[in-house]
Amino acid sequence: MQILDGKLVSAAIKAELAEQVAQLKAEGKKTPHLAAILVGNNGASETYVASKVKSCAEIGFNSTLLRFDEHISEKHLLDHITSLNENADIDGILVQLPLPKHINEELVINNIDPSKDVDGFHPMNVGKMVSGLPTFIPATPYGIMLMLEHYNIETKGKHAVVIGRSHIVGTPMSILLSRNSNPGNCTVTLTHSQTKNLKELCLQADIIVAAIGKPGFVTADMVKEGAVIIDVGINRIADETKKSGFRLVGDVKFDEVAPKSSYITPVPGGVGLMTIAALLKNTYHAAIGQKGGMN
Ligand SMILES: Nc1nc2c(c(=O)[nH]1)N[C@@H](CN(C=O)c1ccc(C(=O)N[C@@H](CCC(=O)O)C(=O)O)cc1)CN2
Repeated sequence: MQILDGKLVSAAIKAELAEQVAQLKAEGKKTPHLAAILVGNNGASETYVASKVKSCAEIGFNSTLLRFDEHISEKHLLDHITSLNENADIDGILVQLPLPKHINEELVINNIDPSKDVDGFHPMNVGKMVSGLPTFIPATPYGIMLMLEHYNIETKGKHAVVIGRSHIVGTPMSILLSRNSNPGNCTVTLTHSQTKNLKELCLQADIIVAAIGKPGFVTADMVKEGAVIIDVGINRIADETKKSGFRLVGDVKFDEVAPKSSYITPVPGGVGLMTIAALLKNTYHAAIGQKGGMN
C-alpha cells in the first residue's frame, strides 16, 4: 500500500507555479490575481479560504478577500460579483460554498464571468468540460486527476466507482475518469443515495472515489484487494483532546481499508490540499488567457 501524499504533490505543483509566476514578472507581464468571496462565519469555509489566500502569497499571486456578513442580500452580493467581473486586474473569482440559505447559489455562480470562473462551476464551463473542450475544471476533481497523474496510476480500462453525485465533485469526477485521456479511460459507475447495491458495486471497483460526506462510510468489507482509494471526505468529528475541539476524518475508514488498498489518500493531507493546488493552476491559466490545464 502506498499513501498518495497531497502535501508532497501540491507542494510540487505550487513550486512549478511559483517559477511560472516569476517568469511572468520577469517578462513584465501581469501577476495572477485571485478574488475570493466569503459569506458568513462557517469555520471550515474560513479555514479553506484562508488557506487559498495564504497559498496565493506563497507562490507570488495577488489575492483579494471580500468578507461579508451572513445577512448580506443576494442583490448586494451580485453587485460585488459584477464589479469583480468588470475589474481588469482580477483574473479569477471564487465564491466559497456553501452560501447562507437565503442566497441562491446557482444565481450567484451564473453571474460570475465564465472567463474568471476558476472554480469551473459556471454552466458554460460545465458544458465545455462535458464536451471535452478546454475550460476550467472544478478544483477537487482536477486535483484528483493531477494526483493520479503524478503517481502514474494506471486507470485505462479500470472500473471506477464514484460515491456521491454532487456538482462540485462526484459528477465532474465521473466525467473526467471516463474521458479518452490519461488518466481516464475508466468505466465509471456513479453512485448516490438511491443506489441499491452499493457494496457489490464497490467490491467490483478498481478505483473508489468516496465523496459522500459521511465519516467512515467506506469500510474494508466494501473494498477489493488492491483497489485505489480516493477519499474526498473532510468531516469534523468532536474531539475534546484536540485544541480545536475536533479532528478531521474522511469518508473512508482509513485504518481498516488502507491494508487492502494499493494506493490511498489520507485525510487530512490528501485530496483537500490538491483542491487548492488545482485552483491555483486554474487561476494561473485564467491570468495567461488559457483555460484549463488538462485538456
Ligand atoms: N467555491 C468552492 N467552495 C468549496 C469547494 C470548492 O472547490 N470551491 N470545495 C470544498 C472545500 N474546499 C475548497 O474550497 C477545500 C476543502 C479542503 C481543503 C483542505 O486543504 N483540507 C485539508 C485540511 C484543512 C483543515 O484543517 O480543515 C486537508 O485535507 O488536508 C481545502 C479546500 C467546499 N466548498
